[in-house]
Amino acid sequence: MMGSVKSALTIAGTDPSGGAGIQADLKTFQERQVYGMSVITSVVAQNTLGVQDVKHLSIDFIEKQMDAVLEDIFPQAIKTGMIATVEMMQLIATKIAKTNIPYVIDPVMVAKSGDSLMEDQSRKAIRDVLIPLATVVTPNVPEAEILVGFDIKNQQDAKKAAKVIVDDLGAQSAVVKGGHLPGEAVDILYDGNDYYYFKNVRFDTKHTHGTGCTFSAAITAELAKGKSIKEAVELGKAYITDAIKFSLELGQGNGPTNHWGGYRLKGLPNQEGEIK
Ligand SMILES: Nc1ncnc2c1ncn2[C@@H]1O[C@H](COP(=O)(O)OP(=O)(O)OP(=O)(O)O)[C@@H](O)[C@H]1O
Ligand SMILES: Cc1ncc(CO)c(N)n1
Repeated sequence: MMGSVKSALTIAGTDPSGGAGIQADLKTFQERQVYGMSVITSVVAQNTLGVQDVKHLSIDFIEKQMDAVLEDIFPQAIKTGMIATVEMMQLIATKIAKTNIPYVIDPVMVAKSGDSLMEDQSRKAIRDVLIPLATVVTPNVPEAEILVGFDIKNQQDAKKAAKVIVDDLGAQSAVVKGGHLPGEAVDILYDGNDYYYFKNVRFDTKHTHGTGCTFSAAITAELAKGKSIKEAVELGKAYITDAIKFSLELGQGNGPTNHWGGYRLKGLPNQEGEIK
């Protein structure tokens, strides 16, 4: 007997180089022993160096993909990443509002390379249309600044931003990630009652392509398994920390995060790819 297989759905854009977006989400779901499914919003020509071009799928086709998944294999949790247009947000909000499962929003606005992944008018729409539906929102500092409308220079500001996202914008909880603040990598979770600090050393690496996607996908997988918000963020933070520690020097820019289950336990592969 298989027991109860848990599944999770990601609704996001693609990364053909495999480090961010849908590809990162599916790899992460698999690593966390959750069956992964995906709905593509935009096809993005990108790699470790940056974004070369973007093609949005039609609203009608995004709806067909969502119906195909939701009418057949119903997931235990959903996450959204890159949603470029207001119309896409409205469609996705309508569908998600009909579900009763944890929903994680990674409010993707700009890629690490600085390329925009969202139309300007969508910044307001994500706040008004999607965030009130969220179980967890996982902004980085620049995204949180746009959502709350003030500068975030330190942990005190990040804490305030998390509170605004919950109390004023209507999310159930928010994790403001500290990847862009100086010092240790500290993420601050607020769940409407308490604040929790998830702290780790900062690795001195440029290979951080897809960190945000991977982190929010790990949280989604844990929520699909029935973990609490606090436990899911705690496990997500441990997972992303390892995935940055073992990130790969692939490509000519910012290499991708990487986990590979037992990698940490078994050691690094040799030149033939064997793990000894
Ligand atoms: N150099 C680092 N060392 C350790 N942890 C890091 C480092 N950079 C980021 N993190 C952690 O990785 C997670 C993702 O944070 P980050 O702020 O980088 O996301 P992001 O900017 O949304 O990523 P991206 O847009 O590239 O997908 C957070 O838990 C953050 O604390
Ligand atoms: C499709 C996609 N989503 C998110 C990010 C954030 O890094 C990216 N680079 N590409």
